[in-house]
Amino acid sequence: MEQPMAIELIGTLKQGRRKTIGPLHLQVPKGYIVALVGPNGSGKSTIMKMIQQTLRPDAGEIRWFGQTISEVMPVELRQQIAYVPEAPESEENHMTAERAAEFRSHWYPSWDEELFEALMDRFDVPRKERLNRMSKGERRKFEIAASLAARPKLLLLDEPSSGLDPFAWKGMIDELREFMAGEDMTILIATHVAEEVKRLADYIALVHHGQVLGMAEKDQLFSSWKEIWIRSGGCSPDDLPEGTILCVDGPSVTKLVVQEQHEGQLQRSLADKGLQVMQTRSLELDEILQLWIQGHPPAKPATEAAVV
Ligand SMILES: Nc1ncnc2c1ncn2[C@@H]1O[C@H](COP(=O)(O)OP(=O)(O)OP(=O)(O)O)[C@@H](O)[C@H]1O
Repeated sequence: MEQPMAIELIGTLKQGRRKTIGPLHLQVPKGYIVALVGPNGSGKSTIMKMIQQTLRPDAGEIRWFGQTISEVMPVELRQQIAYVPEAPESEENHMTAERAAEFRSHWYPSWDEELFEALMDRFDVPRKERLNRMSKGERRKFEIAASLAARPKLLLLDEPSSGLDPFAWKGMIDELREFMAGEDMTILIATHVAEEVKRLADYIALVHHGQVLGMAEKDQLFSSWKEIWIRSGGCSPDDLPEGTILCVDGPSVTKLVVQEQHEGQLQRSLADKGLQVMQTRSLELDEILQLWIQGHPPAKPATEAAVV
């Protein structure tokens, strides 16, 4: 059976003055957390805004839960989506947290006041403070609490941890995991925080220069490459086995980076040459993304659930 999608971008394009974002192709499977990662200015926020319809694409298509919309998004659909933008919207600036929550409770039929109160307590957000007088972190915590209390089917989070202290950050991670325990919840999160990706994401989509380069399942992504250190001078870039893409010769060690499925082959080839492996490690997220941007995507799994 085909996997249902919460969001589909099909050749979606926004033409800016300086940059074009798109044509974008992305599928966000229902019931999962997809992390949008990529360098500054690559288009992550623009993707979020187009999904939220605060920004209209100039070309292409967006499908929300399989639905295409020709004009304005119907209220019933909008009420299923909550959005925490990178910078808070100004309309509620002069409201207290309490008043803004009341305003939102009328908008979202599934608003959960009990959850909102519990989150405000947990995050220690002042209820009677006007939103524009709150600290950056307090405002962020209010936005996260209110977005979760709306109990949306789709939650769009644009760099949600920006400004959060480590306790609030941990609280947010716990709450988002709790949120996902519900049925059919989907989160699209734009983030630069590797730990957030590790703890939350099911899939990771890489955005670069206004394109989605691809999407990979998290565990598969994190185990896609291995770095192997051997003593210098022991290998030449010309005789490296398949899947070995780098050979950095330092004064005393040579680092090889190899696709996980070819690691055994590389190890055997090194052993045949009498070369001893000094150290092996998995690559960090930033290193994996850098390789991907350089044209070395993670290897695809034998069976793909939802990869672009
Ligand atoms: N309304 C718009 N129409 C067209 N282009 C826009 C619009 N808003 C922003 N852009 C451009 O799109 C590019 C991508 O910006 P965007 O904010 O989406 O990047 P980002 O990946 O979220 O970056 P960051 O990681 O720094 O938050 C920028 O060069 C920006 O100038």
